[in-house]
Amino acid sequence: MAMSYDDPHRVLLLMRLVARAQDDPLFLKQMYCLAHTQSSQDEMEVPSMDFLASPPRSPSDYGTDVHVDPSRIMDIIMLNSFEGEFKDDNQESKTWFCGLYLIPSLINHSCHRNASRLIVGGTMILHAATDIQKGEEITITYISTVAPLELRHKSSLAMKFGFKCKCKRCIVEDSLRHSLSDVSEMYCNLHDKAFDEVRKAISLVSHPPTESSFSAVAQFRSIFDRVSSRIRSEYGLSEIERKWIMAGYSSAYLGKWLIRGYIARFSKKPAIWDDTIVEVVEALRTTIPGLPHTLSLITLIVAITQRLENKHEIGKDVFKMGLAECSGIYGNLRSDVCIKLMEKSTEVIPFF
Ligand SMILES: C[S@@+](CC[C@H](N)C(=O)[O-])C[C@H]1O[C@@H](n2cnc3c(N)ncnc32)[C@H](O)[C@@H]1O
Repeated sequence: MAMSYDDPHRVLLLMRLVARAQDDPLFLKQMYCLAHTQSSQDEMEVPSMDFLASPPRSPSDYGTDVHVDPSRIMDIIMLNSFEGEFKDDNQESKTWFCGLYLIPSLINHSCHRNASRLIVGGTMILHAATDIQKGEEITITYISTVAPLELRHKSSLAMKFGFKCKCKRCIVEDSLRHSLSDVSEMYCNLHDKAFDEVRKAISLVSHPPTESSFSAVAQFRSIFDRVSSRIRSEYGLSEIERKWIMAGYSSAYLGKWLIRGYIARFSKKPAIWDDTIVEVVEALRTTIPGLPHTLSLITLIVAITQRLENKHEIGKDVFKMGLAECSGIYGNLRSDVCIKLMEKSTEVIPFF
């Protein structure tokens, strides 16, 4: 299992947690409620919810039978910690963080999540990314789920968490494994190469390359066309299931879309348009609601449609999607705030 126990951020977190646990037996007991062995959800013991009890109990109620075990705490970190990057206040440098958040650690992963999370200082804010029915399980994503099943399982979930995801989306994609096996293999093989080409193009700001220099991106794009035509002819798939699959392969489509836009921008050609982009955005919104990446795309579409006379109506509809997406990401419903956030969101795609 490729799990890095010697990652310096995790080691630092381990030292902090051990120190806190030595001083605070209640915290230790709470932390020991979290998963620490790699097993599938079905094999897991349901954890005690004692630590959610109100009013809070005193540490003596928890007994003295628990001992600080650094190796168990490291296993807890491996399965439950959240990691990421945040920008400093001056927005110039990025800092990597790794933290343990007790209650969010009890939330399972789904490749079709319904909640998103935002970390502000030492606090994690969890909010609904879409409408959630009473009694419905709240889920988040542990990994990027803008990828087909094979890539999600091979590269991230199994490697980092050691379980095979059994969410609704994975079950549907698993049932199509045979009919999509050639394209998913091609996707896994081309993924890094195509991303490198896009990254390289973005760094060549003063001298943008031509479309012909993106051979991997072009092959990657053909995967999306093949998948789209196969899922159209696959009877028995519901609308939402088609969107799940399309969202998984969406990077194969987006690479070329972005490169075309990039070249058009530098050569001062008229803005490009391709109707499929709206379908791709809808697929992403349905499958992974509250995804900042989708917000950037929406903002780009709005910007492009503003430069195209006959596409204004599309721009307005997509703009409404952007406002909805903002509330799913940031939990803020004020449209003036959302507009500012949408404008900022294109920073992840620097050339627009
Ligand atoms: C952070 S914990 C989540 C809470 C955990 N289910 C519990 O009861 O404590 C992560 C572990 O939950 C299980 N898990 C989470 N999402 C899953 C999913 N979609 N399919 C199967 N197992 C899952 C795996 O065992 C994983 O290592």
